Amino acid sequence: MAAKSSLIFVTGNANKLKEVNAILLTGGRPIEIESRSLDIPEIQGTTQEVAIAKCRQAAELLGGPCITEDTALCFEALKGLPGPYIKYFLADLGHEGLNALLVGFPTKAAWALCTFAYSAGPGADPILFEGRTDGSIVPARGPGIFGWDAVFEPTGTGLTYAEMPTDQKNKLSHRYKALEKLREFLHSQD
Ligand SMILES: O=c1[nH]c(=O)c2ncn([C@@H]3O[C@H](COP(=O)(O)OP(=O)(O)OP(=O)(O)O)[C@@H](O)[C@H]3O)c2[nH]1
Ligand SMILES: [Mg+2]
Repeated sequence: MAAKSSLIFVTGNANKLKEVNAILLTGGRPIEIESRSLDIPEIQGTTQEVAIAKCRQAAELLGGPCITEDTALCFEALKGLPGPYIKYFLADLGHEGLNALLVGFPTKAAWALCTFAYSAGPGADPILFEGRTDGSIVPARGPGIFGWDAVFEPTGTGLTYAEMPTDQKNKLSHRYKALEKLREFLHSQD
C-alpha cells in the first residue's frame, strides 16, 4: 500500500490546484492534499522572497502546516522579468502584449519557474522546492484555458503547454519538477 499524507495547499488558483492534484495523486507514492483559498498579499522581491513571505503568512492564518506555490515566467531578453510579476503583466497585456514585449530582441527564450514552499506551522522557516522548464515565447496557440499556457513552448516539444494533452504537460512542466522534489521531501518526513 502506497504511503499517504495529507496537507493543506493554500491557493486561489483553480487551475494550479487541478494540476497539483493530478501530479501528486499519480506515481508510486501518491500524496493527498486539501486546499484552502485564502487571499494572501504577495510582496515584491525575488521568486524566493515572494514564496517565503507568502507561505509564512499562510501558515500564520491557518495556524498549522501548509504549502503554497508561486509561478514566475521569465524572459531571457528581459533578464528574467516579468518573473514573479507575470500575473499582472498577463492580466494587463494579454498574450499579444507578452509577445510584443520581445519585439526587437533577438531571443524569445524564456523559462517557467515554479516555487513550492512548505511551512511546518506558524513561526517555522518555509522550505522551498523549485522546478524550471525552459522554452520560448510564441504567438498564442491552443486553448486559452490557463494563464500564459498558449504562449509558452517548452524546448524540443513543438507544442505550447496549451496544445499538449494534460498528462504531457504534467510530465515536463515547471510544476511537475518542483512537485517531485516536494514529494521526496514529504516522504522523507513519514
Ligand atoms: O499558463 C499558465 N500555466 C501555468 O502552469 C501557470 N501557473 C501559474 N500561472 C499563472 O501565472 C501567474 C502566477 O501568479 P501566482 O503564482 O501568484 O498565482 P495565483 O495568484 O493565480 O495563485 P495563488 O498565488 O493563490 O496560488 C498567474 O496569473 C497564474 O494564473 C500559469 N499560467
Ligand atoms: Mg498569487
